[in-house]
Amino acid sequence: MSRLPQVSRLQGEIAVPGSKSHTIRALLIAAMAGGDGESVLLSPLISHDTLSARSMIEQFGAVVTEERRPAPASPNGERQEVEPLPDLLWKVRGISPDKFSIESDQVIEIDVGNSGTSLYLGSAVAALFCRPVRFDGDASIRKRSAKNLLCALQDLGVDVRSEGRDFSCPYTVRGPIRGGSINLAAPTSQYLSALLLALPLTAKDCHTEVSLDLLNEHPYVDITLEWLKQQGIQWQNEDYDHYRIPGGQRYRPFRRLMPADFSSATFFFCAAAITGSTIRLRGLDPNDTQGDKQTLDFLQRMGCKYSWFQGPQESQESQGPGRIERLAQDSSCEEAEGNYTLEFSGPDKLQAADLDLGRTPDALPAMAVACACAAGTSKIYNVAHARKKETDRIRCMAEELQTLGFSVTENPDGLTIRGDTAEFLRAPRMRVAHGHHDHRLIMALSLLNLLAPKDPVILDDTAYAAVTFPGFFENLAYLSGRT
Ligand SMILES: O=C(O)C1=C[C@@H](OP(=O)(O)O)[C@@H](O)[C@H](O)C1
Ligand SMILES: C=C(OP(=O)(O)O)C(=O)O
Repeated sequence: MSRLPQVSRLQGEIAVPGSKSHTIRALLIAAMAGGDGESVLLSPLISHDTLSARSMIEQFGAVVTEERRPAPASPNGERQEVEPLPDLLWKVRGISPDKFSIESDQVIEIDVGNSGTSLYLGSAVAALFCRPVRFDGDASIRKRSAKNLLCALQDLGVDVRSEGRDFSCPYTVRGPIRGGSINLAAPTSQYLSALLLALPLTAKDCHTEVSLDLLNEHPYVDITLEWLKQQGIQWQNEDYDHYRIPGGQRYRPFRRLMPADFSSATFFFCAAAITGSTIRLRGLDPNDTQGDKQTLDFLQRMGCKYSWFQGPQESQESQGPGRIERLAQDSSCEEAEGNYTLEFSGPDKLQAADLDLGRTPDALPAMAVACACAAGTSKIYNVAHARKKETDRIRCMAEELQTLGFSVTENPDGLTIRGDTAEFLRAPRMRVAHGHHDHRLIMALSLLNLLAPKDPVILDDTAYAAVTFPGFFENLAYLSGRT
């Protein structure tokens, strides 16, 4: 257990790490783009989840090397050193195409750790191999069923053996995946993203029709479709619920900057919102497909303000620790289009709101904390799928906030939260909260320490923040003026 940073006002500028969703898709596409040069991922997210995805594609046969990106040029033309965390790039030499068709009984073993995205997206890619690929992960992954995805793969000719309960890990898939016509119930959009990524590589004469029964999180599908478009992959869709994907296509090596992660940035938006502070965040791209940029609109409805600037807004000295210097600061380079800074301000008094989180399930923990600190009663709704993540995030957030003195009701599809910090602030007892080994719960609950400088929440499992955001606590401490 560790004590977390505590303050009441934030200020300064930090860089937000790369997007998890983009980095994992980039790794898989780069792996499938074998035989034709190498791909370059600039500023990938380097966290437990993306390292799991990286080691998965290495097990598949891709070769990944890491390099430090050159520091941006200073105004007088000298290269500047970037400390303490250098910005990195990953070079990926993909799997040579003939490797997919080698028949073998030798099992490829994959450990996805805590990463659902690696598991689901990777399972469909694994089904392109004519040899068994066995997936396993940590205790949380073992509780997350892959049933509808695995049944869809079976319908497309893949041999599936599950050792877990209800098609959860460990399980083994053995391709090759063929074309066909399937109905997919997609309680998670990741099942659809998985098929969309793998099906273009089925044999030339294959053609797959996918009809959807259920889909909540369109933005994640948009991220996948945008990658396919950039790759020149052909598909047809009618709205979000029917897709036709011809086989016999190929991915090509690419070079691309990974935009920063709006889901990670949401913790800092909420931190500024509950403390009435103004902060600046670099690396986010307002034109990116990530759905979690909608959290800006949620918080605007609650009284926050934000504006976008192009280019860095602060001098080198006042930038945060754990920063990731993006080459975009060098306006001569090709990645300069990602060069935005967001200024975000919380109001004196945050107001309650009713929020439909259907498209942004990952934002639930942070938004629940913001609602708990807002005047009035808020409702977070249409997000029952948040129960099927690393934890049942609706139940866990309700329980933890209640224990800390907030008035929260758990609903089947969300939470009703009476925004009142009085009990929390009055509590004379030592505040203890549990992170349930869930990175987003941990980062969200830690924000409450910004309100209780003298009596901080003691939170366990804080190391889990590194699942998607290594350096989270250092950045929070920096903005709090504690480093
Ligand atoms: O495709 C993706 O990159 C993701 C999809 C979402 O999952 P669901 O579709 O299950 O909501 C999200 O929770 C996850 O963190 C990342
Ligand atoms: C649900 C999440 O991730 P995943 O599904 O990749 O485990 C998350 O990052 O909040």
